Amino acid sequence: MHIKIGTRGSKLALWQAHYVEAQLQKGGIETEIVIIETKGDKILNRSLSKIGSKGVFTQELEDQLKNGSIDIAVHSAKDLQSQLDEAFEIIAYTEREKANDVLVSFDTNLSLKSGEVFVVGTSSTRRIAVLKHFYPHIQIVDMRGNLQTRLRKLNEGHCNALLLAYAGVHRMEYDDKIAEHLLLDEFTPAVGQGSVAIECAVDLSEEKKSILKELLNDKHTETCLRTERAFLKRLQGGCSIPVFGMATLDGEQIDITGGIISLDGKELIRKTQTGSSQFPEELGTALADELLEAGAERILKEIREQIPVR
Ligand SMILES: NCc1[nH]cc(CCC(=O)O)c1CC(=O)O
Repeated sequence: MHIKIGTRGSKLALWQAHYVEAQLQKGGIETEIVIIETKGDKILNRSLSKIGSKGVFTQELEDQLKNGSIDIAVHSAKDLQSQLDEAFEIIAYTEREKANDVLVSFDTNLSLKSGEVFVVGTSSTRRIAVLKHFYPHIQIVDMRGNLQTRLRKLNEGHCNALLLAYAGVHRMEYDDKIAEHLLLDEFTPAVGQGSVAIECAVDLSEEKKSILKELLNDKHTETCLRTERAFLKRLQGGCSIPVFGMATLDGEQIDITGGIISLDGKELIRKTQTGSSQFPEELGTALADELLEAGAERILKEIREQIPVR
């Protein structure tokens, strides 16, 4: 069997594609990697929340899935919108890396907790709002681009540190620049952070689908991510909305903590629910409903008025 793997061309995306490729090859599958440029890769001079359309990192990959020029598209799970078009499905989630955020700097003595004033580069609305909430003394500069670009800007002195996902930093082998691992209770990760999602067209052959599932899917991660993604879907949070959520699985029990924070960091709602691993979607949806009733509805509305509709 031969599988064509579609991916973006950034170093992190290629790491993910090669990781998937290695697992397929171990299973005796022939592979080919096809690099596809997306709108999110092309438009670098505007913040993501202002590009203002769904799937900035996924649209072009889905076009190629649809016309059959690739069999699967490899994504960072957190970049994949919670509501897929009905022509597509997620066939596998790879085993999740540690999901926390980290502070990255050439000065590894830096700490958010020290009270020292310094400049942090990030463009994530979630990270900006959480910084404002817990660490109001920190100055923030908007910083987009792939990891290498951000590291270069850090090196050039645009900021003193970056706030990034541990998973990406580790995969790019920048571990020696990690100044601090941030607390999951404060910087609860974005839904899906740390896992790689494999998307295919629903009409891909059943033969290919079953092999892909067998070789790539991590059951444990799948249960957690299905919970998180149902949560995100109910809140209709795109990647520019500061919604966060993380599920863990212990035996048959799922715990999910999720919430929302206003863009200025002033209002933070965060809740936890527990449920059975038999019903991940129900649990994620129930947590979202609890949040909506507790004020998330109003916060979301205010955020949507401040950020272009997605
Ligand atoms: N939005 C960009 C993006 N998509 C996935 C990762 C990191 C790796 C991952 O979560 O799988 C990153 C960079 C970051 O947030 O630091």
